[in-house]
Amino acid sequence: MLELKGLSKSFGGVQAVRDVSMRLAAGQVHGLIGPNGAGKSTLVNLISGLLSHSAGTLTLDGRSLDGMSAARRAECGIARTFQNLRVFPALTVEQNIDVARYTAARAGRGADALVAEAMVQFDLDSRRNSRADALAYGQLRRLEIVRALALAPRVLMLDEPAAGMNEQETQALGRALNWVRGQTDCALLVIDHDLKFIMSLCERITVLNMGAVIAEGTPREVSENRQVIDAYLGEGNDHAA
Ligand SMILES: Nc1ncnc2c1ncn2[C@@H]1O[C@H](COP(=O)(O)OP(=O)(O)OP(=O)(O)O)[C@@H](O)[C@H]1O
Repeated sequence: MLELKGLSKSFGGVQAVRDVSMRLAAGQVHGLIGPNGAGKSTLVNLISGLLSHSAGTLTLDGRSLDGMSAARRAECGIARTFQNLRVFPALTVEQNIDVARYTAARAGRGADALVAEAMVQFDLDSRRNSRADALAYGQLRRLEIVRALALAPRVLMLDEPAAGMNEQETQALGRALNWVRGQTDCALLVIDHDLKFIMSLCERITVLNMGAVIAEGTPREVSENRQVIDAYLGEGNDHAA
């Protein structure tokens, strides 16, 4: 459904994304991993339209997204969360979610039933009237995900959703994301450095290094790939097997 062909992006002399081709399929959870500076967040910014690519093409269900603004892509159902949280601090949980509801409604879509249940699954139900700036860090991360779900997304990209979470919170997040997988047919793209989390959640994984794809496959295939071990996993990594 979402297809990237030969996508590239340079910042001055730094080629952050090089000739990346990949497909995100409906109903599939796809992991994106790689060392710091590999180009993961830049790729998400290119897909969501915060950055424009310097070469390549991007299509959603065969329709070109090239040159389309980030706002228009959101209306088309491309949703994302940010590595550095971007909620509206002075708005309540419910009001933050309403912002996305409004965008979805403008595009003739809605996800009210999904969001109502997501509030429970992501353990935010009791905080719906709290201002975002009163929430704990893990709750803010979960709010970003529920807000993205309110877009009724076709593609949902999560940039380091488990960052800063303890193991218990990470496990709860994994369960909630598995619930999302069962409820929607959106394509999920998940970036994270917690390999245990990624390997257990994702059906397919793409590995970036220095802006380029060095491997793509099942968690087992990528964890056994020599180039991936050399560039990222290292020998004796607990999550490699
Ligand atoms: N706005 C920008 N201007 C200049 N260089 C940038 C910009 N954004 C990213 N870069 C560079 O592009 C490269 C890829 O960065 P990016 O943030 O996409 O990597 P990443 O894989 O998400 O890293 P991390 O795991 O640390 O978040 C890096 O060399 C980074 O310094």
